[in-house]
Amino acid sequence: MGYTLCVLGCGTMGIAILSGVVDSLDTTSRLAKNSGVAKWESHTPGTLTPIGPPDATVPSRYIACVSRSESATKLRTIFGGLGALGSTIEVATGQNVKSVAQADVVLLCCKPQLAHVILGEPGMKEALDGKLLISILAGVTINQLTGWVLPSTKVIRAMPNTPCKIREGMTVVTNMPPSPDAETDHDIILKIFSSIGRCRFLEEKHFDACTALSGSGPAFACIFMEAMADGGVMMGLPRAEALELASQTLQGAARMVLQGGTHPAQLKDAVTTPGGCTIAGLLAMEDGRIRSTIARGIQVATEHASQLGQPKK
Ligand SMILES: NC(=O)C1=CN([C@@H]2O[C@H](COP(=O)(O)OP(=O)(O)OC[C@H]3O[C@@H](n4cnc5c(N)ncnc54)[C@H](OP(=O)(O)O)[C@@H]3O)[C@@H](O)[C@H]2O)C=CC1
Ligand SMILES: O=C(O)[C@@H]1CCC=N1
Repeated sequence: MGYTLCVLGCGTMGIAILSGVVDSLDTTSRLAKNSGVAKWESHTPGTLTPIGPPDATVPSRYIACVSRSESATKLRTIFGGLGALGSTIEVATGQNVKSVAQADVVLLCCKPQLAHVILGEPGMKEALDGKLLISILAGVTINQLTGWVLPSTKVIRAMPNTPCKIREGMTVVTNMPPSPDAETDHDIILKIFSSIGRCRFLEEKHFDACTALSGSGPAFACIFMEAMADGGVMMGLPRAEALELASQTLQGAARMVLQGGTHPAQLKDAVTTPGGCTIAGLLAMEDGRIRSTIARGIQVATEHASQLGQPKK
């Protein structure tokens, strides 16, 4: 058997992460089955259960905690009761402590300002005793989190982003705290976040910048994408096609950087024919201070992220 994963505060990000993890495990099981590697066996139509050595670093049970019954209904609709390999995603309202007590790993995905309230619920410290607590909260430091739990709780921070939902996420994770389980915990974290995109370990001092760059980044990228499409529409392109061209172009450029190791400046120069239309467009954008506007946006978002865990003045 694998472990029980509790998503404490299962909203936009909790859903994105759970969806990605469940999808990745379903795909793994299907691939293993289809490739003849008898790693998983089907017992009931539509469900797969692992055979062979169990993997303790992969979740086999999920509990999603929310506060409102409307949110619970929404989660039940999204996940349809079935998780990867036939396991169920249980949805709980008003049962945070009980859910955490049943879990091995807890993914804290509530709003930053609610963390101390939820972690301060009577019995929560004990429920988290000895467990791995992964917080994705912007601006809430490990120092703050460790102050709200027992010393035995292993606290780490992760900063994922919404594309985790389609397994194209970028997650930055802090290094493991020293503990006898550090190696297993490292495996657990790597399996969760690398199954739903890229995962990189970085020191906590970089977290506010990561929050702005990759955490908020999908919003910034979408603004740029929308603006590109607007330009196309201005010049007569139908809206749907303009958006398709803009999004596929951004994806293509990003993949050339990520997969081909091409530097963005090299990629830009290769497109820019002397005296051509690209340099004409680039100069018009530079006149609008496009680069410093975007870079300053990341700076401001970083500074704002650093304040999100602080009490409101
Ligand atoms: N959105 C993003 O792109 C990113 C967000 N983050 C961080 O992730 C965290 C969550 O953000 P996001 O998913 O957008 O927020 P949401 O508001 O979508 O989700 C928060 C969840 O917490 C639940 N919740 C509220 N109160 C309680 C409670 N007392 N007990 C249990 N659950 C509760 C809410 O349930 P209900 O609706 O029932 O109240 C909701 O499901 C934030 O800390 C943010 O900084 C990090 C990276 C990216
Ligand atoms: O806007 C926010 O505060 C959160 C953190 C990163 C993305 N969304």
